Amino acid sequence: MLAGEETSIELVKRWLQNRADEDLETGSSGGSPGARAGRRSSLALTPEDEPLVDVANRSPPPSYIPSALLYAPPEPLELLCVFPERASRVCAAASAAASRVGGEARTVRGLRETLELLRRDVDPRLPHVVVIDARQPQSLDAIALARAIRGIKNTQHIILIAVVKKSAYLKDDFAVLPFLEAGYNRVMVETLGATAWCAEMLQARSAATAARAQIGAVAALAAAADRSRDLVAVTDDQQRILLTNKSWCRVLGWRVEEGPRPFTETAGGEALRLASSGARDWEAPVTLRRRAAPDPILLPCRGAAVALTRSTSHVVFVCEPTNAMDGERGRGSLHSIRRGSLDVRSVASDGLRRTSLAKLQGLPLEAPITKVITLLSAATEGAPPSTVACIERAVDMLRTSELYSPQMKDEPKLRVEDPIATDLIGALLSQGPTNIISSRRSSNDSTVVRQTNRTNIKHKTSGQLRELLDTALTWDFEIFRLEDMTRGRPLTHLGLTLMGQRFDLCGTLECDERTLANWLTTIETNYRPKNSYHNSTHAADVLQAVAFFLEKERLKCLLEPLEAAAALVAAAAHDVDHPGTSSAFLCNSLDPLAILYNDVSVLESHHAALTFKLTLSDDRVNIFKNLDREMFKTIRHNVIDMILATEMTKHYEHLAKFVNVFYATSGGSKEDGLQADVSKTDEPLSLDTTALSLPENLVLVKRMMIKCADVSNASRPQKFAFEWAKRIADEYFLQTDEEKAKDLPVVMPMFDRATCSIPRSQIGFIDYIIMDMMEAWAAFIDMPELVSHARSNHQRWRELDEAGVTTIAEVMRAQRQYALQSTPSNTTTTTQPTAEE
Ligand SMILES: Nc1ncnc2c1ncn2[C@@H]1O[C@@H]2COP(=O)(O)O[C@H]2[C@H]1O
Repeated sequence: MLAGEETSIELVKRWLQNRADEDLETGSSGGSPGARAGRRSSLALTPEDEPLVDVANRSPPPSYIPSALLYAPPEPLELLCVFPERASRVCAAASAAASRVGGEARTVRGLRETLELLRRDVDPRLPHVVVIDARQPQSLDAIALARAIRGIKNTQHIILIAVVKKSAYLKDDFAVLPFLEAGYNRVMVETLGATAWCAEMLQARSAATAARAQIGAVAALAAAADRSRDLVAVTDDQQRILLTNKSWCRVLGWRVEEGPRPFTETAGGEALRLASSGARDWEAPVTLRRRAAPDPILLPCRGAAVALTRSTSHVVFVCEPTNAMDGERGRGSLHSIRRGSLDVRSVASDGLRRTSLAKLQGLPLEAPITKVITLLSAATEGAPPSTVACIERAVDMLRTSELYSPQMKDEPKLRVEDPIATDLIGALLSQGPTNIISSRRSSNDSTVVRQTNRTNIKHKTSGQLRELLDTALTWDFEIFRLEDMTRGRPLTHLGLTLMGQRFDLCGTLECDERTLANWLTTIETNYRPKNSYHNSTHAADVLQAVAFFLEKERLKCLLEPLEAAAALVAAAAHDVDHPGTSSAFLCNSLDPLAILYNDVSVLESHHAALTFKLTLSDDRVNIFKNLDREMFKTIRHNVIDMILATEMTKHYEHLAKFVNVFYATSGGSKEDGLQADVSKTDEPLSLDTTALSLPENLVLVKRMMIKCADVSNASRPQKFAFEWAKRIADEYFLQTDEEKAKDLPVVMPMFDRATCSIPRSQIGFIDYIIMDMMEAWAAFIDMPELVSHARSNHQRWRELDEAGVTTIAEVMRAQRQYALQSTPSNTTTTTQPTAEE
């Protein structure tokens, strides 16, 4: 233990002390009667000398469910009959009985139809009762159908009734058990009797209501547990875990969907001993093992046994996390929002939370890097000189503040052999002014907010445009066709389709569609159409990529709707008002933006700031206006973080953090470093899924998502990748022209339209920026085409390079010929998107 660090045992003791003090001060009746009876006033306790809290089994509290919780709103009976025979009279009798008791009946004929109907998103009118014809196994396998129904989420409350043949039912060997085991609640003998069916429907309706009430109550309690900062676990009487809440999963590195497992695998200590001794209600420490960390943690735990009859059915464990664990969550994470609109740290909970400023001074504040350096330095003791030298070098590197700044490993080689790639990558990765700054200023006034004409915002689309937008979630989406068809307003149209319709942003942000349309138009108007690359088509392209990524299972499981909304907003606005020149150019020309942002993250800061300036400037545009303060704070934090993550000078920092957290290579530790990890194609990356359960790692995922979307052009099918390459080169050339004209330092001297080789610049871009990143991201979201497109584009650029092609015009010409050659003569040629010479 490091000096000044508070042990878990001390924390437990302090927690107990606090609770005891509180009770003394307030005469509080908090805690169970049993626990209060067992709590001691003297707390000079250690685990060694005596149990921390003795058993409180003297007057077991009754386990009861408040009757108000068992409420289910009355609903008219919804009956579903599954009868293969269309004109079944039994089915007609059941349906008639349903209407006689004030309900409605629908009939389907088979398994597929039934299952389709039961999926909530297809039909929100879930039936309360399903009557299934089990008389003709050759037409309908009633047992399989019941199992399939029970396999669908949220169907536990549906009452399933099997109708069987009278002759079969009366046989001696008729077995009810297989029906019950498959999920049926009742088995009924075929009948046409109206009275019998009415009685059955009334009983079924009451059973369905009771089931709905009970399951609703359980779901409400599970939701409450999920929103608690305490770690909650529920076991059965055999100490098998039945339920764990989100905090439990987060802290211990579990997946939410993990099935029953012995509690003792994870937990130990006094709390468990008390639980297994039959205690009803107790407070005692528990030790919990975390997946990602070797050392167990010791936490204060409150427990209770639940027994509706004489025997215990469930045991509840509620463990209180320490303040240090709160710190691990990171401030302002979306997770704090999921707990309601309160900051985690301010949620009222007794015990350790009462940290005052004075106490802060006594807290063991130490950066992890300091601990690492201390550990490494300790390792030098007695080590051979060569090891000492290595460690000292490592410590020297760790002491710098530039841990993630890229240092090209084979820079000299690159510089000699490929000056264009060196130019491009160097310019992308370096921050601030390039050279001695000229005193001239740019005449650009980049902070002008262009107002939009907010009439005519209806999202009316022509047939062709509609058809095109229907393909908005494909990786070969025709973005340039959209640009043409919308006359340079692709962002608004695509935004309404993806953000509005596909991702229901209006629902998540509680704004109306008009506000979203106004917002998109405003943002789009503030992109500069004169830029060949950084215009609203690029914004739409990045939005499309983010939406595509969000559809991947991995992200669907990880991100909440508010996080998805933040990502889409950030994507749409991430380059708003881009001047078409780089941050370095702005710094060199002493542009007002560079002055405003002190040469640091100039463009990205501007994009993020302007996004909020535009959004908040007018209620008709403000898509966030209905969010409460905490939600707004959170989405703002997320949007800003993602926009800032698009800054290329931080490229390797974001990539390295992502790879270090989520991947281990089979042949080495994660700490080997990024280049060593991801560039070795023969050493497969293995995803470390435990890291996914830690919410603080989510931010790395979100940054990586927008980064990959931002440069996804190189991982698109060839015709798109080439058009984007042409556009960015055009923009670079214009910057060089301007730098020369204004006698400014030239940021990328090789990007001169007369001499630059486009294929070489793209080869360098793919080699140094794209490949590693796309490999890591593609494996993460399971999207191999990101890598395959990048590889085949790389291959084609090499062919062009080897053929001596350099300028944009030559590239376009070669590509047209290539398209003609690879198209069979009797079919129509696919033209390049909007490529002009
Ligand atoms: N195909 C490409 N070739 C060269 N550079 C690119 C390409 N695509 C994106 N970039 C650069 O990568 C940068 C990512 O951030 P920006 O959009 O600000 O600016 C982008 C360009 O400077």
